[in-house]
Amino acid sequence: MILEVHNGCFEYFSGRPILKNIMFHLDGGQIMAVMGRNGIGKTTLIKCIVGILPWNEGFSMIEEVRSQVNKPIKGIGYVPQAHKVSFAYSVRDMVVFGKAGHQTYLAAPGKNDYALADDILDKMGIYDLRNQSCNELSGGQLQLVFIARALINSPRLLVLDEPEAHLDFRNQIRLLNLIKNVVLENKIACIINTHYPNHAMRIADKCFLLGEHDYRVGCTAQVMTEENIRTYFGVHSYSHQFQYNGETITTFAFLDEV
Ligand SMILES: Nc1ncnc2c1ncn2[C@@H]1O[C@H](COP(=O)(O)OP(=O)(O)OP(=O)(O)O)[C@@H](O)[C@H]1O
Repeated sequence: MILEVHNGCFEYFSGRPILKNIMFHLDGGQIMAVMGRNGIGKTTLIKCIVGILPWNEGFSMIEEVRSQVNKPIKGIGYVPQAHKVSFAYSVRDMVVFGKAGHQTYLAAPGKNDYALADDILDKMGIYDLRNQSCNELSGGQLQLVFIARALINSPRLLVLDEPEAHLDFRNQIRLLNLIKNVVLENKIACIINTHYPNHAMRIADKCFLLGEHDYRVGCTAQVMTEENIRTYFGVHSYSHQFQYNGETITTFAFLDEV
């Protein structure tokens, strides 16, 4: 087991709980999609898991190590929601400086670090951007660079907050395939916060559906259903299955508000 969350409870303001009695676990090689309405608490859940926010009750353990606030656990690669900020670094430097131990100018990265960064950038299809300044990138390109930066440390738990938000269709599919491959090849665990049920169906083994009063967690196909979309999002939907490359693909069409 890579991640365990045991009885996690969190509130920003006393008496207004956002997360109640959260329990789940993730094994190596598994991806879990976190879904729910805007403002329901998905980012808060992720921040509690990685130790940016303190659980009020309960705890999360990553490979047997209990997370503590302000004490980053080795082995987590966390990529927050994309914000367009100014970085004077080149793409390669941005990725390489993400490597633990190279965050200061005193610990200059070596040839091997740059070779690793190039390899990751190549796998992500953004090798051609390597010498470009991060200031010159689009929001989607910058998001991919941040994911490359998280991967350079070979995390055991990769946590991605809406990684596909700014990507075009091609890059969305490319990113989903990359996440799936990285997770399976390295037997790591991954949490992806997404607003796309089709993406959850495509790559996630588990789905965590967060509601106002409760949550559902389990096998994606059992959690991501028309009924749960109606209950947790207030939307009528229609799901359709077809075969592609020997795989059963499920897609949802969203019809109307309840
Ligand atoms: N630092 C904070 N202090 C107080 N309340 C906060 C804070 N951050 C978030 N909230 C509130 O907590 C709730 C959950 O926010 P969160 O960002 O976790 O939602 P989310 O499900 O990730 O939303 P979205 O899908 O829109 O990104 C919201 O009502 C939000 O306003």
